Amino acid sequence: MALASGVRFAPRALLRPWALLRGTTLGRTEPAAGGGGDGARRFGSQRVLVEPDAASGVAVMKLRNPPVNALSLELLTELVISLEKLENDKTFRGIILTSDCPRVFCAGLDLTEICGRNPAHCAEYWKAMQELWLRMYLSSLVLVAAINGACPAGGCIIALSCDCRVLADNPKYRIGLNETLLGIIAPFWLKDTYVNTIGHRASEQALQLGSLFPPAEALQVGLVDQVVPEDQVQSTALSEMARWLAVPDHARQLTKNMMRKATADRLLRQRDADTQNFVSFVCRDSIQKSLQAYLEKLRQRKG
Ligand SMILES: CC/C=C\CCC/C=C/C(=O)SCCNC(=O)CCNC(=O)[C@H](O)C(C)(C)COP(=O)(O)OP(=O)(O)OC[C@H]1O[C@@H](n2cnc3c(N)ncnc32)[C@H](O)[C@@H]1OP(=O)(O)O
Repeated sequence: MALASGVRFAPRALLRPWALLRGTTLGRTEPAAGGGGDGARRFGSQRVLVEPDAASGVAVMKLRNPPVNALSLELLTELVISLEKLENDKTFRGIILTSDCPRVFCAGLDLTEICGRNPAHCAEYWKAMQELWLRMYLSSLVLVAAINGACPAGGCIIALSCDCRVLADNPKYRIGLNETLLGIIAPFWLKDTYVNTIGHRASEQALQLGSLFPPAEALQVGLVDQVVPEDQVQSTALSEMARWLAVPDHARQLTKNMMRKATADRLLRQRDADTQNFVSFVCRDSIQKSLQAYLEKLRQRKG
């Protein structure tokens, strides 16, 4: 990921994402509806749809892992690859990240990836989660989250790693880190990201209580930058993108790096320890029981 100045700031020692890939259909390119030239061609994978607009230098990236865009290992991997592809293409300066699933932006970690799985799988999964966060948080591109649905926990991680967040004004679309309500704990790098966004006291309260904020409260606490009617989320995200792209890339990128590097470096320094910590925590019998119970509750809630 090169900056306009030639500086590279994305962590180079990250996982090679394709090593994680299983049964995906990456690299597929197809013409968008009504599309013609390069700027109108879609590409992506099974779970990530990319609609690039070469003329504006902006790509819309849609999560499509129905029913709730849970962050499966495959989705995490495909997101990293799509992001890397856009970053390596000098045409693009910004990405709008949104959901292709109705009513849900992203339901967070795919609990089936950490319930009843062996430690090796949990470790592989957590490394992929770290990888996505690092890539997004340090991306040289402008990332705008167009949050068109519920955005709990890991969904909020994705949104927080963007530069700007636009949330649809629907009381069901709550956003926040509700980990404590599942009996689990946000890792330090996620806590740091929360503190960087909404401040220490608000984070302390929200993290302990596992608060999921409805739109007006999310705006008030600073978790999102704009709350707009649902049908205006995309257009508002585009206006926000234009505002961010009006700044010269090199100055904005170096400033972003200055603001975020210390937080990312903290994880990079202790990535293995963080993985071990995650694995030993989620593999405990008591944590497995609470996760199973939570998943069961979600399943029974239906209908
Ligand atoms: C040491 C460090 C430890 C941990 C740090 C971890 C940091 C991050 C943690 C997380 O992200 S944990 C996940 C937290 N996520 C949630 O709590 C959200 C749970 N889901 C919901 O609240 C709702 O599903 C919803 C997102 C609001 C959508 O509601 P809706 O009514 O539209 O769908 P429904 O609830 O009927 O769900 C459909 C279907 O999807 C399954 N589901 C939902 N969420 C998840 C999930 N996170 N993982 C796996 N599966 C999920 C749900 O069970 C239903 O399945 P079914 O069709 O088989 O019944």
